[in-house]
Order: sequence, then C-alpha cells, then structure tokens
Amino acid sequence: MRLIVQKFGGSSLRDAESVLAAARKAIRAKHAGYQVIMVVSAQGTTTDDLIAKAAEITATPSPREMDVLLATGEQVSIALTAMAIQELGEQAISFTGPQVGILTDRNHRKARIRSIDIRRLRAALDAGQIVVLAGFQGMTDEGDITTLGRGGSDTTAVAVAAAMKLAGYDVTCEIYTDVDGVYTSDPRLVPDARKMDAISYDEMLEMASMGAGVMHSRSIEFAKKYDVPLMVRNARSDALGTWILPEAPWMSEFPVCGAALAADESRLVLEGVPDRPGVSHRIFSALADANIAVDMIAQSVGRGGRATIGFTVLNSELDRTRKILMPIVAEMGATLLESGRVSKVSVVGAGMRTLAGVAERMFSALAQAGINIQMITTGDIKISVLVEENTTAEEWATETPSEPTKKAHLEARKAVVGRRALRTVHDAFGLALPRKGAGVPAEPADNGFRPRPQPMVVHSEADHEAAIARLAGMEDVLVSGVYLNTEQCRLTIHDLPDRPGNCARVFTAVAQAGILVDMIVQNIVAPGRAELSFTVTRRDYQQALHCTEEVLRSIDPSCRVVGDADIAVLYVTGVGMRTHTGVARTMFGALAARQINIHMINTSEVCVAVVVDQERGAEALECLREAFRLA
Ligand SMILES: Nc1ncnc2c1ncn2[C@@H]1O[C@H](COP(=O)(O)OP(=O)(O)O)[C@@H](O)[C@H]1O
Ligand SMILES: N[C@@H](CC(=O)OP(=O)(O)O)C(=O)O
Repeated sequence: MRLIVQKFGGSSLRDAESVLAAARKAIRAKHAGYQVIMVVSAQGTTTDDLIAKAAEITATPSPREMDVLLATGEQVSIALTAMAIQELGEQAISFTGPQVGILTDRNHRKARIRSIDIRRLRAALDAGQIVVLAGFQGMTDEGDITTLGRGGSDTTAVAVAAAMKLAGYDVTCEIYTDVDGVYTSDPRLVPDARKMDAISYDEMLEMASMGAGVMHSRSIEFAKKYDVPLMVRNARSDALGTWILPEAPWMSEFPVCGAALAADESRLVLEGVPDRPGVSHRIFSALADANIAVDMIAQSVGRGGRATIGFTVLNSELDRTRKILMPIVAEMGATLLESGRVSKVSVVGAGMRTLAGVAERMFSALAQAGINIQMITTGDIKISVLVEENTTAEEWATETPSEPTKKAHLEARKAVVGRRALRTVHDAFGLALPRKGAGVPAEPADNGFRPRPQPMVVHSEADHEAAIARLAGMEDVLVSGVYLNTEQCRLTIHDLPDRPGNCARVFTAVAQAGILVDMIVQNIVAPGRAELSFTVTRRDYQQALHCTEEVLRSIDPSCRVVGDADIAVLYVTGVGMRTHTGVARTMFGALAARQINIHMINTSEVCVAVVVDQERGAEALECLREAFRLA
C-alpha cells in the first residue's frame, strides 16, 4: 500500500485557515490513493511561548515538567487538525506520541527515539482514517512524556516513515513548511538564495547541523539510514519542493551547494592543555557524559608540551559546559577562556572532496569584506568559520519583525556580522546563479505528488538487513566505516598574525599551485596570533611547503611553517557523528587506552577525523574498528 507521511511545521499551522489548508492537502493525498499520516507541530510560536511561560515561574524548571508542558503544544495541533479533516468530510483520528508507542530514552528535552510500535497506526489506516500524529514527543519505558529537541517533529515524521517502510509500506515523506524547499541559504537572510531541486542526504545533514533550520538534522539521519524518500515543500502551494536523495554523480560538479549560519553558539578555548594521550578524551568524554554536543573542535599542534583546544557549544549549554570543565581545567593546570558572541558560517558541498580552491575562495571573499576569522574547521564536505559578533544592540534593534516570529529566526537576525559573512560566501560561490540542481524552473505539480527520482546508490541486501536489525535502537548511531590515510602530510603555521586576509593569502598561494587541501584547523592561540594547520597529499607536500614559506615572507617574516610528513589521518564515518556525543567519546577513549596521541581533530555530522603519528596509524585503525565493532 502506498503511504504518505506529511509533516506540517508550526509555521504552516499558525491559525484556523492554515490548519484547514493542511487538512485539505492530506485529504487530496487520500483521494489520490494514498494512506495518509500527518505529523503536526505546535502552532506558530507556541513552543517559544510555553518556554517563556515556564521562565516566568522559574529559571531552572525541571526537565521532566518542561516536557509535560512543551508536549501540550502538539496536542492542541493534533486535535484541531483532526477536527478540520472531519469538518471537510473525511475520517481522521489524532494520536499523541505515547499513544502510538513512540518510546525514547530518558533524556528530557532532547530524547532520542528507541522504537515505534506501529500497530495502532496500521489499524487506524486500515480503518480508512487519516492519522494525525503529534510530532516532537514520545515517552520513556516508565511512561514519562519526553520531547525530542527543538525542531524535533521532522524527526518524528521521518522516523514514523522509516518504521512504516520497514513494515512493508511504500512510503514517501513530505515536510511542509513556509518556503518552497531547501534553498542555497536561508531565504530570510539571503534574499537571492535559490531553491534546490535536489540535495544529497549528507549535504542536507551538514546544512541542517550547520544551522539550516528548515530541517532537523536528526531527521536526515533516519532518512539516510532507512532510505526514506523525502521532499521539503511549501504548505501554501503545489510547487514541487526539494528532494533529499542519495548522492548522485552530478552533485560533485559543484564545489558548494549551500551556505548556512548558526548564531546560537559560544566559543570556548582551553589554553595550556598538556599535549599527551588521553587529554582530549578526558575533556570531551566529560561533556559527552552530560550529553553536551560539542560542535567545532580545533585542537592546535602542541608546543613545549602544551596545546590549545578551541571548541563551540550551543549557547544554551554554556553554563553547564563551564561547570563541568572548571575542575578538569584546574587539575590540568590549563585555563578556560570564553569569546564574546560568535556566529558560525559554513559552506557545504559534495564537490569539495575533489575540487581544489574552496577554502581559498571562501577566505578571500571574507577577507575582501573585512571579516576576520576566529576559528576554522573542515569536514569531508564542509568548511566552517567562526566570526565575532561585535554589533551593538541598536544595530539589530531595527531588524525586529512586526509579526510573531520564532525565537530561532530572531537570533539569526541579530547576527549582523554573521549575516554579512553568509551573504559574502553565498555570492563568492555564485549560489544565486542558475545551475543544475538549483535553477531549473519549478515543474508543474502533478496533482501535488511525484515519485522520487531513482536512487542513484543501490543499497545491498546486507545493508537492508542491518537496518532492520537496528530498528530496535532506531536512533542509535550508525558508524559505517573507519579509514586510515597515510598519504597526507601536515603543515602548521605558528604565530600567524590574526588579521583578515592572512588565511586567504595562504590558501590562495596553495590553490594557485593546484593543490587540494584536506583538513584545515585554525585556532587563535595567543592574543593577535593564530595557529593554522592543514593537510595535503604527500605528492603535493614539498610544493605546498615551498609556496607557504614564500607567502609567509610577505605576510610576516617572523612566522614560520613547520611540516610533518609522518602523520596518519583516521576517519570515522557515518551519520549523526556530532550530535551523538558518544562517537567522539568512543573514538578518543579507544585511542587514549592505547596511549595514541591526537594531534588534530575535525568533526562534522558525517565524519570525525583525527591526525596521529604515522607509526601508530595501523594500530589506531585496528583499535577504532574494534571500538566501533566493525569487521
Ligand atoms: N537552506 C534553507 N532553505 C530553506 N529554508 C531555510 C534554510 N535555512 C533556514 N531556513 C529557514 O527555515 C524556515 C522553516 O523552518 P521553521 O520556521 O522551523 O519551519 P516549520 O515551522 O515548518 O518547522 C524557513 O522559513 C527559512 O527561513
Ligand atoms: N514545536 C517544536 C517542534 C517542531 O518541530 O516545531 P517546527 O516543526 O515548527 O519547527 C518546536 O518548536 O521546536
């Protein structure tokens, strides 16, 4: 049986008229021959309003009671939506998450789904009902209500779609929102952003985790893991939206497919950390134990037995992070420093793996716009930079919109430097121009429904079986591989003056020599001085050293580059690598247990990479395979 799961976000359920419009879409799908499950969020800004109500009572609400409170928003929506469908003459039934057995762990406010019991959903569908299910919520084994983290209704929708797919349904999942699809950047912040026709799971995963709030990143993990056909589209039109697909060859033709801004992170710097095995593990496992996801990590190359580690966490986790790290920092004889407000701007694209010059283009554009970069990290298919927000309250006060707006969108508007940086990189990569995948005029809607283009990656039977076996722990992390690369060499520039344009000059010189740079880590290690490390292939090593030395002479003769040809890079790949705090913990823990020192770290949603001494590379590979139970 063909089943469609339609998720409607709060922005598409603001008022009675939009609830009725959503109901009509579901009815139309049913009349087109589909069974329909609607997953709905709380109306408009309800969740923000509920959080504000709690804040009027207490600054430290109990997480359990917060979940009881927040889950009410979605309960209002399911009842109203079911009534709307009935009013329009169709049968509908509403369910909360607990009513259909959405079981989660006990992490209130950011619970992860463990399993879904689809029996009640199936019975209602078989009885001809349109099912209206509350997004964002579940319950623990003990029957306590939990919520899945902000934006979590997307995850409910895709998880339900995945569960139904594994039960044999032919499923498509549509995410209805207030824009036409996934754009090259947030269209509220970049007016000339373009709608994409398709984007790969990995690209969307990185975009979402880098701040593209149109999708909840964990929902993409499910879609990728269970190969759920997924389209983001507009609740107010029939135009085809954006397919989220397995990667297709044409996607690598462009170095960058999109750019994103995150304005809700804080940067912390640990200075004078002992440079020895186990230290990263000690720090990041303490945060992982408290379920704090660390975003960018830039660990500088140690000097004199001490290293600097810079990293970012969500603003909402700052106090907890500080509290956890204080005793550890004191014990290590290190110092914990905090930056002021920062914004993170990232570019994402599958083509980055093979096309040279992406870093150069990004950094040059920012330098030309006079924007200084505080920190840089790269992933397999993304580059992120951190910029300082030095704006005054008056600068952003004028930006406050008149209509009720989600707090997350207001935060992004306050990021004056971040927005300027976002537009700058969007322009630098020509993302506003028509191109394959983002520029073909919208096709006429085919009654609003259209099967997904053929997946370009064929999944083996074994993958399928493995996926089914994992349904019991639906949101358990899926580490798919560990790889060793001994063909990379590292270059480190010490004491690079921290001024706009210096990174750009280094990477321009390297790109002009046609050299592809892999990992990049930049960190401010002393006032006014940055440390910049990057890796290139062995073949390009001598030439990269030579051009870097040359360009440094013109930047500042006192700074120098040090090369290391005896390194090994280890990559752990999969989905949800960053948000599942346990991945970094397992990885750093396994290396620490073998006394293998980590020289560089890079994290992204699809890959965690570390640099170790080459002579320990094979051993590190073996111990990580063991740690992640990979044959
Ligand atoms: N790359 C992007 N493409 C489209 N929209 C984006 C992107 N990045 C951020 N957004 C923002 O996401 C918003 C939709 O998310 P949200 O307001 O949470 O909707 P919903 O209530 O439907 O979940 C859009 O209005 C847009 O401003
Ligand atoms: N209502 C929840 C869950 C959600 O997913 O909402 P939306 O689909 O409107 O982003 C929130 O605001 O976080």
